[in-house]
Amino acid sequence: MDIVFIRQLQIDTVIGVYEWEKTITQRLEIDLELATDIRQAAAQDDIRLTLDYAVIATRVQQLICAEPIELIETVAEKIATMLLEQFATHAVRVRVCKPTAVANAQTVGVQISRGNWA
Ligand SMILES: Nc1nc2c(c(=O)[nH]1)N=C([C@H](O)[C@@H](O)CO)CN2
Repeated sequence: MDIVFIRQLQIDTVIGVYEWEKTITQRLEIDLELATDIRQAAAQDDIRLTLDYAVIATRVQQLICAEPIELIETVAEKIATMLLEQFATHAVRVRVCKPTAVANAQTVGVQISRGNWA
């Protein structure tokens, strides 16, 4: 199985549980992995036969910035659902980090795996 991935996609958005967080933007850093098969795209050197990471990044940005969200868990699930519905992949991993959330921690976050990785 092959993977198209994005590392440390940085998105500034309204995210958080507390009232003070609803009036500011904070940075999320997102890692994505999408299961795929790159062989046809490579053989024909054709972007139309693979998962376009630029398109994926734009779609994720639009999804997460569309409305305020409280939990990074919600962010992860929304992204995973959208990727499985809108792109030619049967399994995804999504990691969402909120690097400014906890003092003295480099970052905090959640990671989920959805779909069939078998
Ligand atoms: N598991 C989670 N814990 C916490 C979250 C979250 O989204 N998932 N969010 C917060 C606050 O918004 C925090 O980031 C403010 O600094 C606390 N814990």
